[in-house]
Amino acid sequence: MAQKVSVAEITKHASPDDCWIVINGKVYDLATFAPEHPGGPDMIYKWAGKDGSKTYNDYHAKDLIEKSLSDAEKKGEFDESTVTQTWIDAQKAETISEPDPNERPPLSSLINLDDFEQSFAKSGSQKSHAYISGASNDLLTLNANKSFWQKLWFRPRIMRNVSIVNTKTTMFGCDVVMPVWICPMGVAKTAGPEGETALGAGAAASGIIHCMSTPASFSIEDILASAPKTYPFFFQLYVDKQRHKTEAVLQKLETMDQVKALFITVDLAVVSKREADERIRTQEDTTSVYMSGQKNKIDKKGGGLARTTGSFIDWAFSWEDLAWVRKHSSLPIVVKGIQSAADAKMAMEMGCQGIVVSNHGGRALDSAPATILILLELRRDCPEIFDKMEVHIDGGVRRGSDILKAVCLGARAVGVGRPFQCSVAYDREGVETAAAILQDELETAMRLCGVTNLDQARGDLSYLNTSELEQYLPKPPARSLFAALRSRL
Ligand code: HEM
Ligand SMILES: Cc1cc2nc3c(=O)[nH]c(=O)nc-3n(C[C@H](O)[C@H](O)[C@H](O)COP(=O)(O)O)c2cc1C
Repeated sequence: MAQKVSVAEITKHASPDDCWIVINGKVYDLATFAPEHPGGPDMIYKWAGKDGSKTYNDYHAKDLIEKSLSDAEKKGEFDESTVTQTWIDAQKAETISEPDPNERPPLSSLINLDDFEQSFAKSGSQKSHAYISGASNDLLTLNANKSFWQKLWFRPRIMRNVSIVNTKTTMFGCDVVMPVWICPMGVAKTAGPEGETALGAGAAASGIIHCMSTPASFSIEDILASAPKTYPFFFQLYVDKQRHKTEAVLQKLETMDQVKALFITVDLAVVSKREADERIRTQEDTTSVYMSGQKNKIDKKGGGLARTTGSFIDWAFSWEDLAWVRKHSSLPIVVKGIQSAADAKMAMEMGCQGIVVSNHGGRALDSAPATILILLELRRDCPEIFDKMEVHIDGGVRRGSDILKAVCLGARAVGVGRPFQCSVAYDREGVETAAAILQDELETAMRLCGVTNLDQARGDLSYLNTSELEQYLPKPPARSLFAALRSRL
């Protein structure tokens, strides 16, 4: 890449069909790649014929572009000596608000997981905050996830010598210090420059596991390298409409000993409407033009990133396709996004090694049930599945006591999402602090409940009072109104 490329040359290639961009002092031809960009083509077209380094670096690891493009797409080095005032004026920064680090409270002042989200609301960019905190439509499921944990009450036992409590357990054969994994969340660089490497390093230092996401901001190799060489990770898979791409990912994972389980996300066949995300985009620079004079392609629905970024997900993916996944992967298969007893049983019958009861943190179907309700439904309608495979849960888990409640209902472990993503604003130290808070809260809840180790409490409903939640459960299949009506016909 020794050849120098001038400003005059670059500005000639400023349209979607002929799209050269400067990234970190190098010039790339992104015309072929842009339509396949997981962040949507508009993110790229916006910088056609310009310097897109700032936006690129906000979301991606420096070497990602070099690794992703062919030699033919690498056009040369940017010739700084040809810079003109017109070029400088054209490099207008994005209009989204910037984080204000002065607004960020010191890490030592954060004492629970909500504090991490609130800190990010103050100090993260508006756009990143909308993306991370956002959920579907009216946020019904988002809010229910959290508030329904609060409708499940303990029945503590006393005088049981709780001087020593043990929170250790295993997940898919991996030893962990507590039953917690960090949820897969796309583009963690939106929260802080270390992105998923902070999550990986923080998880390893805390003795828990990070499940990395398909649309991560760093490469799989970089994320694995953030932890000691033998430290375990999980991998979350979105199946691509172009199946050969997924096959290539699965093949790569086969060579990576650190990856111990494959979480296939199935609750997002289409990306839902995330209104905060859509609104931020429409408020943004909607009139920005390419050098060629074309308008930006924000459509009438708004400009939601989540919607464009998820367009590669294969909505035809179905139960039969698990056999295809099995053919290409020897990892334990975990179906993430189970929302009913019927589908939990299906996963068990298909021979899956695990499930995650999840509604994508309220980011998929709005009005989908709170996850704790689904876990209770599984306990009531298909208790046998807990012996046949690992049952995990995520969505609104914010307290150590929530973890204990999940375990008492039979869960192997819980996933925690947004608070960990927000903790990345404090780099890996933030992730470790969030994990330490959970660990401390879990130990306290166990002691006060009279539980000294998790195996003793797992699946033991005697520690819980579920009556407040039971009114929200669907009626068992045989007793439902429709079943009764049908039986009369
Ligand atoms: C050629 C190498 C590139 C690769 C492999 C790549 C990959 C990705 C991936 C995997 C995502 C995450 C999608 C998701 O949220 O689900 C993403 C998002 C994004 N990318 Fe890229 N990208 C590349 C180049 C670029 C360039 C050149 C720019 C801009 C100049 C850019 C800007 C963005 C933005 C703004 C997002 C959206 C982040 C969000 O969801 O908030 N990318 N990209
Ligand atoms: C910013 C963000 C990005 C996410 N990206 C993904 C993803 O790429 N893959 C996935 O399976 N789930 C994704 N999720 C869902 C999480 O894995 C998890 O199910 C959810 O966040 C749990 O709820 P909680 O945030 O209330 O803890 C994402 C969630 C958030 C908040």
